[in-house]
Amino acid sequence: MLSIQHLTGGYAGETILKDISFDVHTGELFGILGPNGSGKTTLLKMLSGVIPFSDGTVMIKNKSLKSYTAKELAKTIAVLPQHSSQAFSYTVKETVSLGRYAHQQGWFQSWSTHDETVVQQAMEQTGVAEFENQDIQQLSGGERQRVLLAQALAQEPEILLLDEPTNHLDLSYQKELLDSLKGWSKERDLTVISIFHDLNLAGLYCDRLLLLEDGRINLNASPNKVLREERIKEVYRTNIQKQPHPSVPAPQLVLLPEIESTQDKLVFINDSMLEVEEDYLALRSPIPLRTMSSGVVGSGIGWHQVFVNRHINKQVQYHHPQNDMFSFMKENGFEPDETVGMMTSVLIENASIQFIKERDFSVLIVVTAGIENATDVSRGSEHPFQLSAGTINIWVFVNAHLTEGAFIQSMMTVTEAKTKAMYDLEVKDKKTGTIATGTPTDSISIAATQNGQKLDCAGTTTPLGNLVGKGVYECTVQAIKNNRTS
Ligand SMILES: Nc1ncnc2c1ncn2[C@@H]1O[C@H](COP(=O)(O)OP(=O)(O)OP(=O)(O)O)[C@@H](O)[C@H]1O
Repeated sequence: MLSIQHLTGGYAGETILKDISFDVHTGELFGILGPNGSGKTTLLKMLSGVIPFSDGTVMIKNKSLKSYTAKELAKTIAVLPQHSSQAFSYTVKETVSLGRYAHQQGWFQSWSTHDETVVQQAMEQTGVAEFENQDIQQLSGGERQRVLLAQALAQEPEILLLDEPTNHLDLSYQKELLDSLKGWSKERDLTVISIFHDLNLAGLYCDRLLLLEDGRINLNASPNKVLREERIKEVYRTNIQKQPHPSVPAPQLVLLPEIESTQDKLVFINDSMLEVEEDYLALRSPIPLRTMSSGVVGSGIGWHQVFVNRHINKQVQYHHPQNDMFSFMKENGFEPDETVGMMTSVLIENASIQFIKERDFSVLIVVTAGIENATDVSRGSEHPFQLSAGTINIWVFVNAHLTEGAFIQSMMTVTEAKTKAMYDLEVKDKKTGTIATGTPTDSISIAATQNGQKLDCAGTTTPLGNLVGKGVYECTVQAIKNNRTS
């Protein structure tokens, strides 16, 4: 659809764009990225014929941009500029109707039913039909942006050029606009070329990204290749981190603020912070902790500040443990969004607790162990699938900075230590008569302050693995004994 070769040019003798070459295919959603002043708007203006270029070629549908008449170009390309101020007072509908200019025929231009339909459709697609008779000057920035998008759509273009289209839009309109652009590009073969400052939105929606740096192409490739942590750090000269999007395979880049709180650095999680009540054991951390857990509530990877192990009556059947846990937490003032919540039929007084210090870091371990449903993992299929009380819950708090790998290894070390405790105490699977390795509803939470010593592994022979392995083993043995004798 577009072929740009060796494009070079700028303003009044100053060359801004240098030797830019790329192609954009029909129906593609093509994003242009780059730091402030890298030449994004200049490129868009050259593609739409607003400013001339000194060298190179721009071919649109195999025809040179320079040989298009203004009207021909307006039927092919519509532009939504970055800053658009309108000096005249027009209604919304009048403004959108201006988009039909290039389609009008003859000296005495006539307004056809097709023109009317296209204008109505464009207003509906952009959600501005409801204020079609209002003066555009009286609209908010976001509403005006949508009116101008409607005007661009009313042109019925084959190519849509957008300069930061989501600039004035709130979250829901950002999503709606980008969903629509994606839809139009796929269903109607509309070719969309858009400048983005929000790299995450660009990564989520674009088929391809062109990264500009000082007027040159740094890279023209798929979002996954362009949005690499090192490349973006270098081009934007800032500290960011790349992480996966939670539900789609798109990269997400997050800013890493430089502000460090010295107060946060003084936080050490220890056993004096535990609240031991008859119906729950809780720990409220003064700062959010990085957490990996398999609790009834707050499972997965996140940041949590409250940890609750709730005692439940084993006679009661909990058909919806999660809903029940939410109600319990609300009643007791634990905010579900901030909490890792577990359940146990074990009496809270039978919990086993250890605080262990190494030279540069420390861990707090808390275990409750109900073993009525003890199961041999290799013979799980001989058991019916049901969730019932009788669970080993293990909390490990680490006063150190763990990598994601260290969190996963901590999970493995905890599981092995728990299994070793079952083995040494000869806890049997009642159904199979073999030694059990755990229960079907065991939960683990690893939570770290992310301050101080950086620990990137937690395998069994590492310093962290040593503390976690021994501590979890001893606490599990003790918790099982406490529970057996009570
Ligand atoms: N009308 C103009 N006359 C002279 N120089 C200009 C003009 N417009 C832009 N420039 C210069 O061209 C360079 C590129 O500007 P451009 O607006 O294309 O960057 P951009 O990547 O779109 O930046 P931003 O992210 O800030 O919108 C800048 O150094 C800018 O100062």
